[in-house]
Amino acid sequence: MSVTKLELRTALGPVYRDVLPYEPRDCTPDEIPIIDLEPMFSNELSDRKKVSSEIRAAAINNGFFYVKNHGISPDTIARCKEQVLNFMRQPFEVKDRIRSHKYSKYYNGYLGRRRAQISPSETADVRESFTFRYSPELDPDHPQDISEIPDEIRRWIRGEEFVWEGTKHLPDFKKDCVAYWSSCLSLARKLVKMFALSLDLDENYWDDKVTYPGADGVFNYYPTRTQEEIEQKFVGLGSHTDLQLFTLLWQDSVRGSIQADNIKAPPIEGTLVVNIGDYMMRLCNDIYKSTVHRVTNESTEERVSMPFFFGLNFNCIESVVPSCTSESNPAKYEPISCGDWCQMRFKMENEEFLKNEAKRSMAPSAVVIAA
Ligand SMILES: O=C(O)CCC(=O)C(=O)O
Ligand SMILES: [Fe+2]
Repeated sequence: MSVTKLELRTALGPVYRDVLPYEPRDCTPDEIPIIDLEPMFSNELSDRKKVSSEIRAAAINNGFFYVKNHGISPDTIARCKEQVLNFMRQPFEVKDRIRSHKYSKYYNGYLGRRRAQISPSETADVRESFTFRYSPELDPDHPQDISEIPDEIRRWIRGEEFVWEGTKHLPDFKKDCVAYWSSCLSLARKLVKMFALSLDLDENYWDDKVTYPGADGVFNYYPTRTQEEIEQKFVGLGSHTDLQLFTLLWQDSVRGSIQADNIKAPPIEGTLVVNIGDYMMRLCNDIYKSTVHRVTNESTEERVSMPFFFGLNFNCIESVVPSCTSESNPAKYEPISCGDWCQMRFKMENEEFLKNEAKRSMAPSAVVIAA
């Protein structure tokens, strides 16, 4: 079968992935399984190993799976989603008071409609987003003031206060957003142990590397597309892979779900989607897959999704894990820190967008010729 070649960004320049050309269809349980996390909370190692072996199979196969019994309360999710709508339904000029391009050093804050383009081979993204990144004082497992953080780690802390300052007028906004984010962070710290087990590593292999981790809370809002955007085939969020170890994703029950390659992962009540990121793929010597995915809202309703991107402490320089190499299959990658890995790609994506925007504004139709 012929395939479509897709250009994707990575921290080290473009890579090309083959994507099957057929129209997307819903996944089967073999392709994207539902993994029950109940045994992850058990004291029996054999129970936890059951979860880790299911994770291994899914991570090797498509790099996507659902989790149920994950422990995040439906109430926490519902409140957070409500706050996303409260924020996003405000006038553009209010949202722009925390505009990422203007106020953020580290890609926090608000990105407006068509103000970013994640895929160089597709359109700008119709998606709007709100991002906040790890701050030690919000950590549910060991809250700390930033001044208590060792220097070499402190310079990698990416949280910024302006996102909360600029949303103070929305009652309980910070509280409800942080409650969801905190639940994701605690869950991710448990899941990373399952990932370690799944790779025949000690369950605690990464524990001291997720004390001040990559933990980006992003709220995506996909308005319905305009007629013009539909005709010009605008994407909600273009084809990309996620960056860090893995992503936890809550998605709305609106048509136009996330598509992994050309398989749709439709929303399933009570579950989150988990998918592998590029940094994990690299640490696993490519055994686990960070699968290309994209989203377009094809419904007549607005769509919300709430991904949480989880990685190692940004100062940790990690090599390919020993259990994924052998004499005949040596490490394919040099050690790199999770922070550098993320920073390089964010920077590239952002600079490219702003450069292209500058070019567009200098396009002939916009040039005023002196009379
Ligand atoms: O909206 C979704 O379902 C997925 C979002 C996503 O892939 C991302 O934010 O990286
Ligand atoms: Fe993604």
